[in-house]
Amino acid sequence: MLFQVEMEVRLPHDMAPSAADELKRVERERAQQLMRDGKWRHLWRVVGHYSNTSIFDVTSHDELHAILTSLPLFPFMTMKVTPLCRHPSSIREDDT
Ligand SMILES: O=C(O)C[C@H]1C=CC(=O)O1
Repeated sequence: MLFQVEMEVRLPHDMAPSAADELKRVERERAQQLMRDGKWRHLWRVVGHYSNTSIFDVTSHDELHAILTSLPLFPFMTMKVTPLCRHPSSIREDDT
């Protein structure tokens, strides 16, 4: 099952820079592991925003929920989740 997930990050202004850097480091490690696992298919920065648009490939809503809520930055992100299905006009084989 494919989902588009839009994530916007808002770190507290009073968070120590070292704490923010560590959070971003562990988030990057987790995101890259999920990409290697094939769960986080695409990750794009939204120009001009501390936000991203991502595509997840998971087996259930529960799995996506577990992944998103386990992200180190989850407490500091707002998310919009959109379920996707194949477009009938698409010629891409990997759009399933
Ligand atoms: O920077 C972000 O968009 C938030 C988050 C998503 C992946 C990652 O490494 O950080």
